[in-house]
Amino acid sequence: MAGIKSIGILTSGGDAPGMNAAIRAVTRSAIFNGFSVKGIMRGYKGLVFNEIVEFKSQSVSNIIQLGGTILKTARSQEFTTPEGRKAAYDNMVAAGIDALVVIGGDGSLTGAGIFAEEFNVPIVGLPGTIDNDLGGTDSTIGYDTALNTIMEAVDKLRDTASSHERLFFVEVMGHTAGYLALNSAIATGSEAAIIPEMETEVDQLAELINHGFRKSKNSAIVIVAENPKTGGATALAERVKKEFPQYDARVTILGHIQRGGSPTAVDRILASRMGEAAIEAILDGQRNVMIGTMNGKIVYVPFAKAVKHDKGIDRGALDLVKILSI
Ligand SMILES: Nc1ncnc2c1ncn2[C@@H]1O[C@H](COP(=O)(O)OP(=O)(O)O)[C@@H](O)[C@H]1O
Ligand SMILES: O=P(O)(O)OC[C@H]1O[C@](O)(COP(=O)(O)O)[C@@H](O)[C@@H]1O
Ligand SMILES: [Mg+2]
Repeated sequence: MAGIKSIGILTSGGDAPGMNAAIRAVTRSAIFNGFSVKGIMRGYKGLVFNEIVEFKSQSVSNIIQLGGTILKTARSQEFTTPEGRKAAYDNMVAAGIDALVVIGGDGSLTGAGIFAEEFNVPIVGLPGTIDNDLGGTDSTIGYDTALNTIMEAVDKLRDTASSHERLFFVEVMGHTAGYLALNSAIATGSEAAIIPEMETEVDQLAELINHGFRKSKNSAIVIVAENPKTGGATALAERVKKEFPQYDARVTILGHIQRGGSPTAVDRILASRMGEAAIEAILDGQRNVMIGTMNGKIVYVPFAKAVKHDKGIDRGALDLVKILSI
């Protein structure tokens, strides 16, 4: 796009495997197309506090296979204030940055939308979060790797669950979304997934125990999406102790292990395609859109739609867990 010479890139919010592959793709595609690139450290914090470094092609060598983010990431309270964003804008202008590529989750893209509007800054977003909780894209960068990490962990827990004939509640991340829980339940042959999207509709634990939980089986794994409102897996296990004492229940909270590790091929490819598409979008005059993929094709998603995460939950997938665990 005319007038854009220098592109700033940052990662923000929770780290996700594949962010480095995305940084690499954005940097190399930008340089390939004649832009200069600036790396902004620690997400919006680095814009507010002026931590900006020159990026060359070699700056992103040998990182495609690494989890985390070489740009570091942070959650910046300062950027949520008008004064913080003004400081960010001033630093950006002083560094000669004309457009931004923001790699992050719903919070980061909400911030990007506000910043873009306030200061008329062209921004392209990339969905970087293990939670898959962004609208307009089939998958986010990091989601596949996290699913695989959960799958490996649950496969191990299955040994103990079946040997000791226990009921395991395995808590996975997801913020307020149940994608990780639901799809890891399918991948591990778990007996149920308890997800926030269904919380107001049914008592998922009672349903599981009374109807779904196999009478013929004496061990089970239930994947529970984290849920600060209800207390997640810990609260469910407490309920079992009181209401269904015949079951020997245990809780495993997988925690931040789900965010780390080398990205899968799926995430590396997704990040590479999306990173290149971000530069194509800038060249095409697009602004304030997130790059998504729908049915394998790159799409541009306005920030407002992306952060709504209105993809909904796939009822068919919930049914599948039930059908396959009889
Ligand atoms: N409403 C907002 N206004 C301005 N900045 C925001 C807003 N929401 C989030 N941000 C910025 O984005 C950062 C990352 O958001 P967060 O929700 O923590 O992570 P994620 O992007 O992974 O969802 C926040 O620390 C903040 O700096
Ligand atoms: O690492 P923290 O700050 O405890 O945050 C935990 C949250 O971050 C996540 O791992 C990732 O969420 P984001 O990608 O939106 O930051 C959530 O699943 C979880 O709720
Ligand atoms: Mg988020």
